[in-house]
Amino acid sequence: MAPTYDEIRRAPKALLHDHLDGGLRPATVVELAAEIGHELPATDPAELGEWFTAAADSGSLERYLETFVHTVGVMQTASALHRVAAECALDLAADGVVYAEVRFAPEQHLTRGLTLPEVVEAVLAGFADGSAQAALAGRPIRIGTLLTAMRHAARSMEIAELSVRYRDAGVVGFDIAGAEAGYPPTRHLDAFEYLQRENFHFTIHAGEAFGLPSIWQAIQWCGADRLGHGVRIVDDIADRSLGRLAAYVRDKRIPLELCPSSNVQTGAAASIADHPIGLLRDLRFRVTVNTDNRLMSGTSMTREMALLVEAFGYGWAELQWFTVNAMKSAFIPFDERLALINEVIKPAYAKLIDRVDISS
Ligand SMILES: O=c1[nH]cnc2c1ncn2[C@H]1C[C@H](O)[C@@H](CO)O1
Ligand SMILES: [Zn+2]
Repeated sequence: MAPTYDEIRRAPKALLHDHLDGGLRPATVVELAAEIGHELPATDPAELGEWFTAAADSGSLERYLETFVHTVGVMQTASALHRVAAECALDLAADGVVYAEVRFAPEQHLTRGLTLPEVVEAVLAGFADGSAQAALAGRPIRIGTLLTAMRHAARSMEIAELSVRYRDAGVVGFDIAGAEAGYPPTRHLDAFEYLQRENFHFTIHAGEAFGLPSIWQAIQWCGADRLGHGVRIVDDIADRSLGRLAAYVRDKRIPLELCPSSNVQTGAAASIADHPIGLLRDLRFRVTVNTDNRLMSGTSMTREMALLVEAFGYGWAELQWFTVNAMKSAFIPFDERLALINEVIKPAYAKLIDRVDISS
């Protein structure tokens, strides 16, 4: 008996790669845009949602990223950032996510006069509010914030320092994102070296729209703890035989933040069934499943897992493995990760696995 959509929604899930500005509710985009006079391609929420998924279905990361002008554009005040963050916490919790790391780029939210600290504080307060409301509704969720620097820009050191400044207030890591080709991770080496000296954590978007050199730099030059996507590591695997870089990534248990639907939209994979996640799981890489941008992909953690169940025939054991992998790879302290694994995730999946065994 394959896990059903509704069962997957109720099972606890952990999410490491989700963009705050890629997960707004369409109705919220419409309302916030009306408040500030931002022009949208559609003003009916359902139509706007469809516009986002269709426009993001472009086969190129660069064109996919163009759609963010309409989300970032309406996230320029403290109240808008607070609302979007609170709704993000509520939506993830309603989807059964018990732990999430949500990222955004503070430097993109300054056009109406906010300062970088004001941006971060508004988002942290929104996550706190949304999480508190979710807990009251019986859906507890823990959210860690990642601050992203845009790889084409030149503010990574400033954003790295901002991340460290807010490390005890909810910021658990750092990232770089944006167009990959032409903007190698080593452009930001000073920021990564600073973060290492500060004993801080970071992931790097690498191996999504560009291949092995990007992954190699992210790990061997910059010292990334995890790979955002990293899906092109398959370019170093032939007939299940691993090249030096792929072997290093697997041996060191470097987590891959795989985002199946997003990869199909940007052309990194031809379809879900063709997505390298099947091979990478078989070869026991530290694979995690993620949403990337729920609005642009019209997706959720439940939907990503359901798509994998459908395409690869996965059952509860595999879904638990992805979830525990994500929790093991999270940037919060070890004891807190262990508590979520042992007290929340494993007991819930044990019941689901038992039930399937009895009925089959
Ligand atoms: O999948 C992605 N690859 C590279 N950059 C991305 C991806 N998804 C979102 N972004 C960019 C666009 C957002 O404005 C920014 C910060 O969340 O990160
Ligand atoms: Zn991403």
